Amino acid sequence: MSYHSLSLEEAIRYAANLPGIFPENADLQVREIGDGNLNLVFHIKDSRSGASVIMKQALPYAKVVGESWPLTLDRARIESEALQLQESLCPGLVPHVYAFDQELALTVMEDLSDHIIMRKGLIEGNRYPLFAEHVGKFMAHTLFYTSDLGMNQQAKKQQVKRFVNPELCKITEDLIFDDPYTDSSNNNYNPLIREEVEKLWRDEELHLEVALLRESFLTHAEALLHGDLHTGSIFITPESTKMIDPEFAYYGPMGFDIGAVVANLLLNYAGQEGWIKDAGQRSEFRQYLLDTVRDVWGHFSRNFVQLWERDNVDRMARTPGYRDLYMKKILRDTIGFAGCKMVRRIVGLAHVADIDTIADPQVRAHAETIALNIGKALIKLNRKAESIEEVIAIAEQYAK
Ligand SMILES: Nc1ncnc2c1ncn2[C@@H]1O[C@H](COP(=O)(O)OP(=O)(O)O)[C@@H](O)[C@H]1O
Ligand SMILES: CSC[C@H]1O[C@H](OP(=O)(O)O)[C@H](O)[C@@H]1O
Repeated sequence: MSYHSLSLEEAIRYAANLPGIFPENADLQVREIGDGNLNLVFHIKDSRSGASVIMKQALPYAKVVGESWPLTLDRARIESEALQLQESLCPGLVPHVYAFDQELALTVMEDLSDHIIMRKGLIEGNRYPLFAEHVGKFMAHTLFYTSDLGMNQQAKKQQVKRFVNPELCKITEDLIFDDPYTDSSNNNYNPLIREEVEKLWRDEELHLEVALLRESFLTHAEALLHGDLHTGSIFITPESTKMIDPEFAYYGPMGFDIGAVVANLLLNYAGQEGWIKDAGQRSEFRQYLLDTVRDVWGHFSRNFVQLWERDNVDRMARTPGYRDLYMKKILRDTIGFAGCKMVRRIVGLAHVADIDTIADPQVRAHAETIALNIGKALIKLNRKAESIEEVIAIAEQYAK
């Protein structure tokens, strides 16, 4: 079938013909449930057996903007190949891919509707005691085993080729590392924080750090990243965590993924201004979020060091002192990228519900200012950082 976006009826017909998923007498029901910025997502369920699948189809443009923003369909291939590779490295932490149709840019995958999108869960005030362990393991395994430390270096170069993703990287380069720092027409911010935004545009010390982080994003092919690991790309329950939506996957600096997780926990932290009215309860939930930031780094770094000791393929990487310097660099990148990812969600095109759905514009402006201040401070800290505790101290300082 040549490419066109599927209608609901076509999605049902397509699903009915998938081998080994639905019984012959299936009574298939379909809903389009895509709430992201880019793609169609069909949920298809057999009302008789209860069996279900997700079919995700890329559109040839960015859904959030419309047909005026064309976008490659190859991102669907990248997403399905990244999911399959991640599953081989981290079974149980991503949805299983049943099939991929290159012509239709369509991935058929495991239905995770018994999970909740983590961003929604955090806004509802839920806690996820296993999250840090799961995401820390996911990042350590996917980043280590796709890097020059954990795989043959010639094979890695071939893998870099498979995951060249220029159009999606360009979105990141513009929306995260450029637009927020100038008066760009792509920007989108609450008029009540205009003064803060103008300060950001004038802050040359900050711009220098962002330029260095951008350079790292552009040039450091360290490992295969998820590329957009925010809490809207994580399905969760108290027992289970699944990373979805790696269409921004490419070879880049490891700290970009870890920074995305940290940033999105801190965006929720800032957003609590609008969610929990009782000061004591708010500070308790915020403490939980900061503990989670600490634990995410802790689980990631412990897992990564363990893999380094056990499965390193590079003789030179056993040089005394090298591992500690490498870990410090990942920490510093994590902090810098976390800052950039916070700033972009306040000033740039695409925002987050943790803050945007705060109804009162004054309270929202307060939450936005907290997020912006934390983001700026993290960017300025990045190259000097020694410990994740400095991130926690900055978050506490600006939420007072
Ligand atoms: N495997 C899945 N199981 C259940 N729901 C899913 C699954 N994948 C995506 N969804 C739903 O579709 C929404 C959009 O999916 P996502 O992959 O984030 O799309 P986009 O790339 O457009 O952001 C998710 O927020 C979730 O509600
Ligand atoms: C024009 S794309 C904006 C934004 O959307 C992506 O997120 P998602 O697909 O998860 O909704 C990504 O973060 C992009 O930067």
